[in-house]
Amino acid sequence: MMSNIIDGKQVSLEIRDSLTEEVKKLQKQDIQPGLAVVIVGSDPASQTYVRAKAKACNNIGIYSEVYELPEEITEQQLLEKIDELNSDMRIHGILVQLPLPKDINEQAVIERISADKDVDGFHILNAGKLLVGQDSYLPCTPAGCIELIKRTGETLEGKHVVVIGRSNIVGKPVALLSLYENATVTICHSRTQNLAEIVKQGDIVIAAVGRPKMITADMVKDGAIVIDVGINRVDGKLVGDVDFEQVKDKASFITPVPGGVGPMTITMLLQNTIVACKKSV
Ligand SMILES: Nc1nc2c(c(=O)[nH]1)N[C@@H](CN(C=O)c1ccc(C(=O)N[C@@H](CCC(=O)O)C(=O)O)cc1)CN2
Repeated sequence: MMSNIIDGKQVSLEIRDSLTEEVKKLQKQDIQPGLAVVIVGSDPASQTYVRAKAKACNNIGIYSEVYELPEEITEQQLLEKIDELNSDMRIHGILVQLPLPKDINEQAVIERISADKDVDGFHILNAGKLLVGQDSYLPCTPAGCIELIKRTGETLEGKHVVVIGRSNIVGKPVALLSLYENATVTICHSRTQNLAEIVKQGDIVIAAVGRPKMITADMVKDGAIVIDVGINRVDGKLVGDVDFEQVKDKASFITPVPGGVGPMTITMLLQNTIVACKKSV
């Protein structure tokens, strides 16, 4: 089967065009959405993502502030910065770029962000709302995966979605979002037995494990939709969790890395920031 390659950059551009229009409408009412991005330390990949977020905001008219804090900052100092942003009226969305240095308690930092400004959707209140099916900020990467699947024209309803990975920021929420689309969901992880057999049952396979090229062609059913969330650097090159070259000939649709899910993560962040702004007025 020849697969269609899902162009995450193109889909992102289309969504960002409509978000630009929404921002223009808000600006006509003298309202401007604002996002604060906090980064601790100098991890080059994190710096790239933060710069991309600020640029994306700027391109569609969202006001943004980036706080680059030193690696040695204490957890208390970071919490104080978040308190400041929580009470800043210009700021509707706050995100702390992950991962944080080992000595800082990531969960404590996330919980300090006001749930109303938690545009990453990582706060326990938003995660809990998602679990019980209440309206909440959806985590950006999982929301991006679902959007990309829907834009293939295929429905998730009744399909068997196999998620590989059980992280709080991708695996678990993308499984829940698939469930809300009436899919039948299986979550696989490092202790799963007969992984290949289970993945092969997936009409839709979402790989979010962080292991380069782990999903090979023999593991994928003919005609499956394959969504690759992996961003692994191998010999200076970005590689997904899926062996793209092999699997592309079996899948009906497949996301590449780069240019698949990644750009959607930032687009969904922009969308959440606009929602946060609208909720605040
Ligand atoms: N606070 C958060 N931290 C992290 C998140 C997050 O959603 N919130 N996700 C990832 C990193 N991330 C956004 O922060 C992110 C990763 C990748 C991309 C992306 O566009 N990737 C490109 C390739 C870019 C490159 O060359 O490195 C692609 O896949 O095409 C955007 C955002 C962890 N931390």
